[in-house]
Amino acid sequence: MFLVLLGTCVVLLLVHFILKELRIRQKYGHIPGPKGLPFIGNVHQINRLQPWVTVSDWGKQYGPLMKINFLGQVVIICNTFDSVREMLDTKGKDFGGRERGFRSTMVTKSSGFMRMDVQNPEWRRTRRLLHSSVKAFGPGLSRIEHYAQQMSEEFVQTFKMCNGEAVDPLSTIYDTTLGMISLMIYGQKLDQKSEIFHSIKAITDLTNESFHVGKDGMQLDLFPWTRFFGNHTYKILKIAQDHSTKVQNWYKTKIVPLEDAELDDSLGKPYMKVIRDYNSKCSPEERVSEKNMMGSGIQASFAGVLTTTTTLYQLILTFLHYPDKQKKMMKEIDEVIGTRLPTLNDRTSMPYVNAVLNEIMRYGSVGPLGITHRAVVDSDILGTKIPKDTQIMPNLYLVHHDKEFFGDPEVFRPERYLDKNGESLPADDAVWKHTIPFGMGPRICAGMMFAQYRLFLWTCILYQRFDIVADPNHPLPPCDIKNTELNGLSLMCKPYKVKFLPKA
Ligand code: HEM
Repeated sequence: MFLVLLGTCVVLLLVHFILKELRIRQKYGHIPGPKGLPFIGNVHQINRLQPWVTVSDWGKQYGPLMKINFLGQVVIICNTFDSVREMLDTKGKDFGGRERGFRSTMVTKSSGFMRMDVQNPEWRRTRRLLHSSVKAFGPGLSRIEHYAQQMSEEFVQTFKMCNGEAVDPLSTIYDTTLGMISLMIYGQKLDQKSEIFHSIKAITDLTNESFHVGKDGMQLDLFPWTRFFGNHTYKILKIAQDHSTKVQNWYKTKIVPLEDAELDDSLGKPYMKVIRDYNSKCSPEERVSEKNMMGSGIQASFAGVLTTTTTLYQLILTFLHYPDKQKKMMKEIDEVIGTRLPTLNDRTSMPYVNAVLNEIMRYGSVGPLGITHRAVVDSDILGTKIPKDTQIMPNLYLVHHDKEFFGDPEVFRPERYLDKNGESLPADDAVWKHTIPFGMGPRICAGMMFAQYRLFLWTCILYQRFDIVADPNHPLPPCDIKNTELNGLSLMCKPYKVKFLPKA
């Protein structure tokens, strides 16, 4: 009897996989891609720590559009600037959905704007409200400037206290970045030792870990029943959910009464308060639900912490490998800012710092494959049909490392954004258009300006206050992207230790 049952299960499974295989051929047979094995597809061929390297090697071979099969889940990758632009920008609405995997459903509890499709009016609302909270114009500029200056004191003090000992700056940068995002979202400067700071950090870390290609998250998406058999990703996402509930309760019981009573609005409002004020004025149908409000806050925090942290962490390491570029930047900081605090107005007279920040985002490409989108209608890219509900990704790494366009993409060379007089190239120059670390089109990063401005101020303050030097006892890892690894959703260079020597 047992053998009959087992045999029936095996046959049913085989039929299931064969039908799936036939469906894939029917839907995606016209799109090229690497040959994989029956049923498992290409999953065994992908470098788990550097998936973008494998994907990009294939991309060079298969051209603008290719398919990859992960255990029966097909993902289309756009490998050239033209196909990426069509996916994200010109046909951004057709491809403006998000994937609906088990993991992302768990992470988002089906709420928040990162989860919603572009057609959803609540997506538009929550994004617009986020913009008005982290806006980079008018009073919004002063708000970013004020908080970035205030928070920079945290890392300045921490590095000073190291007394010239070599340290790994990662956790200091991370905590400062998280602290500032919390200020922008909840209006509170959190004590780094507090339980709530720990919870927000845990949500970020665990969510990020759940997307690690080397772990068992993909199995959870494809076979959700594995959660009953000890799936590790499921366990950590449950813990992240508990932390989300804690953040939600903290916000309701501790922050809302404070906001209602005494929150200082002179610099503009934190994101949560912007949504609450909006809700209090609009009709019930137009309100942002509480679930979406909390989800959007947590997602903005998640999206803004890792990307900014890894960019700054990568920049410090890269400069030590390119000391002449570091020297050039410090000279500009010295000449334009001197010892006063930098302001955002300084950006216009600091073309080299701006070039450095764009170059590190191109060179480091922290989100090499962006965030997965989903086709919300039947559409096409460069004439190739893409059926509705297809998952699709932009290969930002390959766009940023296109040899034909950049010439020497593996070299860190901020000068590529400058003319022969050292001034920024005009805004319509092709080199700017090909630098798209924040994506493009309707789903472009919602915190782009905020991220750029904060990175500008922190880079200036860091190199104005410190000589950052290598320590012979701690040899530096290489800084090139081929030596970085995907840490969840973003790239992270190998750990290193450096000395922060305060300037006189
Ligand atoms: C160096 C810093 C950053 C980089 C490189 C970066 C990059 C990106 C990229 C590539 C996307 C995906 C766009 C797409 O789906 O096509 C994205 C989305 C997003 N980013 Fe950023 N980001 C950065 C900082 C931030 C910050 C500081 C915030 C928060 C204020 C933020 C909030 C978001 C949000 C909310 C989304 C999702 C938008 C949506 O789904 O509609 N990001 N980011």
